[in-house]
Amino acid sequence: MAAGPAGQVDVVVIGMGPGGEHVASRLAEAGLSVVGVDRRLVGGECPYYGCVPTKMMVRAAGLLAEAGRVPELAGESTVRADWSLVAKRVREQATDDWDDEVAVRRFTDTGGTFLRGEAKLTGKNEVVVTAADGAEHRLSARKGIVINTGTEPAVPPIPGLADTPYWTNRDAVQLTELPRSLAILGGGAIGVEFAQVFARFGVAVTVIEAQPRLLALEEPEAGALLAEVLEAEGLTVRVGARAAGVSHDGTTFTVDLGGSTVTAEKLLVATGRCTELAKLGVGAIGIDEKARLLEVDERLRVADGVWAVGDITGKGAFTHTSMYQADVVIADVLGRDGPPADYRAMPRVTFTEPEVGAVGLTEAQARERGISVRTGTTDLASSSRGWIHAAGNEGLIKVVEDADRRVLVGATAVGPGGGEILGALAVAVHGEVPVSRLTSMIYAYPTFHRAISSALADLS
Ligand SMILES: Cc1cc2nc3c(=O)[nH]c(=O)nc-3n(C[C@H](O)[C@H](O)[C@H](O)COP(=O)(O)OP(=O)(O)OC[C@H]3O[C@@H](n4cnc5c(N)ncnc54)[C@H](O)[C@@H]3O)c2cc1C
Ligand SMILES: NC(=O)c1ccc[n+]([C@@H]2O[C@H](COP(=O)([O-])OP(=O)(O)OC[C@H]3O[C@@H](n4cnc5c(N)ncnc54)[C@H](O)[C@@H]3O)[C@@H](O)[C@H]2O)c1
Repeated sequence: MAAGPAGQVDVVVIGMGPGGEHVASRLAEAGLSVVGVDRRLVGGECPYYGCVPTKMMVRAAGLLAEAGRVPELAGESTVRADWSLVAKRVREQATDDWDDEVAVRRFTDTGGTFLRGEAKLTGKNEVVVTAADGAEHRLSARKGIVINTGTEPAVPPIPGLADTPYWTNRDAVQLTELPRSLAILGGGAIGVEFAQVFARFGVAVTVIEAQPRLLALEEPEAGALLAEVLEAEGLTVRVGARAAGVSHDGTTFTVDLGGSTVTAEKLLVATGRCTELAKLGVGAIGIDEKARLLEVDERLRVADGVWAVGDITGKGAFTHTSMYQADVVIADVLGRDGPPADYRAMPRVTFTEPEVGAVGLTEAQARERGISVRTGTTDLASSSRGWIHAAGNEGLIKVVEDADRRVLVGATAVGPGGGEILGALAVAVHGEVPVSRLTSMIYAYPTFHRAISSALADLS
């Protein structure tokens, strides 16, 4: 291997998620000797168990829903859902049957060296990689180490749960046959995306969310509207419901909500993510092993010669965060000038229908920061385009203004193409475009994004 007998290299990248692979590949292309390490699959959670397979599922489920609207607007339709097509596409196109041969080659073709195994920090700039067969590789990194170890599904300590055959996202993306009924613990992004997909394929789905609303971190209006649409589609949504116990009798799960129960054939746990910093050996570089996340500065530095990117930095558990941070790290390692990391206009999109797009601060977050806030909201269904669109037109746009600076600090777009409408709002927040300029621009008629002007007109 390129690391040589002494295991001396320029850079070791631990974890080849989206950001880690990007850093490792670009640094190798720049001529550095780079070893990328992953204990699972090169590419990380996103292509194999996250974004890509789930968005293929969302696309298929969306087609079913749209076909179901034909009788209301265009004639007759008869649709027979067939999950095997989705499972086949996920297996063959998204994940290569959960095989990363192509991804490994994509990296090694840049000149990097790949090691499959569990990496552990053993000292400043030192890493030990243990392969599945127990073989150990000791590496020493002259320039530094980049940590991109991501997250694992978090399983809450609910009495009984650990002894049941519950699923996480990693099981759910590999399904070849669907259950008759499914309970989902957690109404965050993972929970609601899977919930709508499976329900549209005929599964009786119950979402159990401990917080008072779905997508608890987003604007309350977004979670409330989403719950309304899901319930109208036949799902059961239990918000403010904390599981007191879970049991499985061999065929059925029972979730005890303290006063009522939910039963289902299968249970999907989607209650957030956790990190494994102690296992990674961060104590060896002076970091508290009980920490949940790695504190990073604006260049993603954790310590001298150590950088981190991705979910583990706690700046937004999204592929685009990981890739964005990777570019900052690449510049820093190569000693190039570049802007520091800036998360003011962090976009996020939950791919339900209605799609929930948001950027920057919510109203509550802006108020917590002491910003003098004005908000404006508009109903997308009653916009010209929403009214024309009819079936499936539920949505809203909400903007959050810093009233002193007269710029938007956050915005939410829920509805058909909510994540695409978000593009314009993200530019406004990122570019700190004065609201007076946004209100004087021309919005094409009849688009969904034209409703942004109504939300701005509502600012008060
Ligand atoms: C169901 C689901 C849907 C999602 N949908 C979206 C979406 O639509 N859009 C979006 O932007 N984001 C989405 N995400 C989030 C997205 O997958 C992550 O934010 C993204 O993968 C970036 O993570 P990361 O770069 O931190 O690393 P990860 O992708 O988590 O990869 C980390 C890698 O590190 C490896 N590793 C960990 N510890 C070690 C070790 N000690 N030694 C060696 N290797 C190690 C792991 O094997 C893994 O390959 C979704 C996530 C899930 C679960
Ligand atoms: N479209 C996307 O970009 C996308 C899609 C999926 C996931 N992701 C990323 O993955 C991360 C993890 O997703 P997630 O949905 O697992 O986490 P999350 O933190 O977004 O949501 C988890 C939810 O589970 C609830 N919960 C926790 N314990 C519970 C309990 N015991 N009973 C009932 N509810 C409980 C929480 O209140 C929370 O609302 C997200 O933060 C997101 O960044 C992104």
